[in-house]
Amino acid sequence: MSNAPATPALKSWVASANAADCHFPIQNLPYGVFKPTPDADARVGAAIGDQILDLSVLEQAGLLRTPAPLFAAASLNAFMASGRDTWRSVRAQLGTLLQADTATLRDDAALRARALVPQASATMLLPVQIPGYTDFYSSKEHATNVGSLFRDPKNALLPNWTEIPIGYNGRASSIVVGGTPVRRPNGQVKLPNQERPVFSPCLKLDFELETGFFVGVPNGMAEPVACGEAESHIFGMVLLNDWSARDIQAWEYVPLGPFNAKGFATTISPWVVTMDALEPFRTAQPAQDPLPLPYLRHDGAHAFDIHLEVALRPQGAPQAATIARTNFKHMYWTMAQQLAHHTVSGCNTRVGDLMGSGTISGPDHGSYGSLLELTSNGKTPVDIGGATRAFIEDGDEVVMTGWCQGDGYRVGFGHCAGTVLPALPIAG
Ligand SMILES: O=C(O)/C=C/C(=O)CC(=O)CC(=O)O
Ligand SMILES: [Ca+2]
Ligand SMILES: [Mg+2]
Repeated sequence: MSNAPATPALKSWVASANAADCHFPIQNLPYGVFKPTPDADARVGAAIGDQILDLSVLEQAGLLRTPAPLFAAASLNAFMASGRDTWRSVRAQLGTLLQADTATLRDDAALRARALVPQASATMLLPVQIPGYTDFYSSKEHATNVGSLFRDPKNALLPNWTEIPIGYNGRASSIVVGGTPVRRPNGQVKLPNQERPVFSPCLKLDFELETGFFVGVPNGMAEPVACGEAESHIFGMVLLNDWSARDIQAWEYVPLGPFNAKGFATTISPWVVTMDALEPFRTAQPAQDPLPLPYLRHDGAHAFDIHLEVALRPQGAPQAATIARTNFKHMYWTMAQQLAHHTVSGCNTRVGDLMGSGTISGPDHGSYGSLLELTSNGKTPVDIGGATRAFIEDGDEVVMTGWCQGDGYRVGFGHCAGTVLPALPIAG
C-alpha cells in the first residue's frame, strides 16, 4: 500500500509515450471515444503518448481477444458492461502490443498507419453514455470553507457532515466533454438590500475542481454495495468541473440544495483512467473521527495520490495562469464510502453512472478548488498575471489537469477545459 511506486519505467515503441512528463505512457492506457476525422464514425481508443490507438481497428484485425465486439462504438458502455475480467484482459493485451520489444504492430507499417491517430487531429467525444450523475461533497476543507462563507464561520461544518458522505442528485443531461464551450447561465439572483430577486445573467460564475468515477459494475434495487466491495464496481476516473453559479446557488439552495446553479453544465475530461492504472498510487485516506457507522467502514488504504491543478486563461491570452494546486488524497470520504452510502438505501446504479467527488480543496489557501474559496466570495481577487479575477468572465478558459507521479513516468488525466460564452440576451 505504498504511494511511491518503485516500478522502473516500462518503455513503448511509441516514442512520445516515454517522455517523463507525458500523461499517457504505457503504464496508463486510458480509454476514450473519438473521431479520427470529422466525418468518421465514433470509436473507442486508448491514449498512448501523443497518439490514440484505435481499438476498433485492432479488433477488426483480430489483435484483441474479447468475448464480443466492443470498440466500434460511440461510448465505452459496452466495454464497461463486459466486466472486470475483460477490462483487465484488454489492458494486458494493449500493454503487450505497445511494449518496446513487441513487433506485431510496431513492424506492420500498414496496420500501424490505420491504428494510430495523432491526438492533435482527432475529435474527442463524451466517452460514456451517462444514465445518472451524483455529486458528493467530500472535502472537509471545502465544506468548512463554504460553510463559513455561506452560513456561520463558528459552525462551518454541519453536524451530519462527519457521519454522511453528503451528496445530491445532479443532471446527467448537461455533462459535456472537455473542449465544449459553456454558456453563462441566466437565473434568479438576489441582490443585497433588495426584497425580491431579479432575473439576470449569473454574476458569480465559478468552477469546482473535482474528479469523477464511473460505475462499471452496477447494483440492482435493494442490493446495496458493501463498502469493502465498492471499489470493484468502479471502472475508472476522470477530471470534472462542476461549473457553479454562486449567486443563483446562494438564493435557491435552502432547503433542497443546488438546482439551476449546478444543472446547466458539468465538464469531464475525455480520457477515463482505469482503476488498474491508478492502483500503484493508492494511499491512506485522512483519519476519520468519529468512526463512521459500520456500513461505511473499510480496512486499508482507499485514497489515491493524484496531483491536481486549475489554470485560467483570459480570452486572447497566450498562456493560462495556474491558480490552484491540490491533491485528491486530501478527500475525507473515499469513493468506496460514497458508493456504499449511495446504494445503502436500496438505490440501484447503472453502467456508466458518474459520481463526482465534490470540490477538492486542500489545507492551504493556494489549494482551494473553487474561486468562491480562493477569493473569499469575490472579496480578494486572484492574480492571473496582468489581470485579476473575482469570478469567471466571458471568454475565460478554465483548464484543469491532474496526474500521479511514478518513478520516471506519470499516469495523467490530460486536460479538462472549457471556455465561457456570454449569457443569452434577456428579453424586455
Ligand atoms: O455548502 C454548500 O452550501 C454548498 C456547497 C457546494 O457548492 C458544493 C457542491 O457542489 C459539492 C461539492 O462540490 O463539494
Ligand atoms: Ca460540486
Ligand atoms: Mg454541475
